[in-house]
Amino acid sequence: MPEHPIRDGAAVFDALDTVRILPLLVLDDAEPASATASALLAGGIRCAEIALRTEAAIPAIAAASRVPGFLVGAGTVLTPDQVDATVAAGARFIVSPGLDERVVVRARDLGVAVLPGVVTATEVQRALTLGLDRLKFFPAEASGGLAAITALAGPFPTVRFLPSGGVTEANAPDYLRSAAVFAVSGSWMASRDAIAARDLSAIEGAARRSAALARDPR
Ligand SMILES: O=C(O)C(=O)C[C@H](O)[C@H](O)COP(=O)(O)O
Repeated sequence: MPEHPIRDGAAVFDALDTVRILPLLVLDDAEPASATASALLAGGIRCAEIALRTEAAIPAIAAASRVPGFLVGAGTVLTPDQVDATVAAGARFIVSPGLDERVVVRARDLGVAVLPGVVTATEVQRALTLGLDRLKFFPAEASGGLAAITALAGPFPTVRFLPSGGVTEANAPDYLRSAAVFAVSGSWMASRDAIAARDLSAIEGAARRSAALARDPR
């Protein structure tokens, strides 16, 4: 387990620019973490964010980070200490529901990519001031969805968004057709229940369908 981070801050963006899907995983138990990562990989998705919403998150990040070819990040990261703990466990990028400058600075200090959540023009401006132009748009559906992203893209043409929150297999293509969206994120490919039930064939199938629609979001 690396005590210090791999300095590859762009790796997640390389992966997301290709696959355009970021699964969000919530695990109640770390045991299915590597099998879940392998199922996503088999379905064509090579990265995921494990949310720090359960006790199992850190050991799950450690387990998923050992799956060859899989890029694991930490989600729901709210504090600099959580950046330290998740990066030490193997997280190679950091995702937050909102924008906290301390989290951004710590992730940057450790050389890992950071994707803070924004909704408003004010938050986008704060992110730009911090030198960030790839931002999560959360909670996407509850905050105006694609119409809100399109409106923000007017004054902020250099910013690209990762909508998350209410994104599904049904509405993902709409988001993915937007030039202002670099990828979409959500839990629909590997739900908490599917992971807990070790329903690996369902996870692999949903990953395969989602990867296909991201390649050709008509
Ligand atoms: O807590 C975080 O850091 C998050 O990243 C929030 C998640 O992106 C959304 O909660 C996913 O929403 P659903 O796909 O609707 O389940």
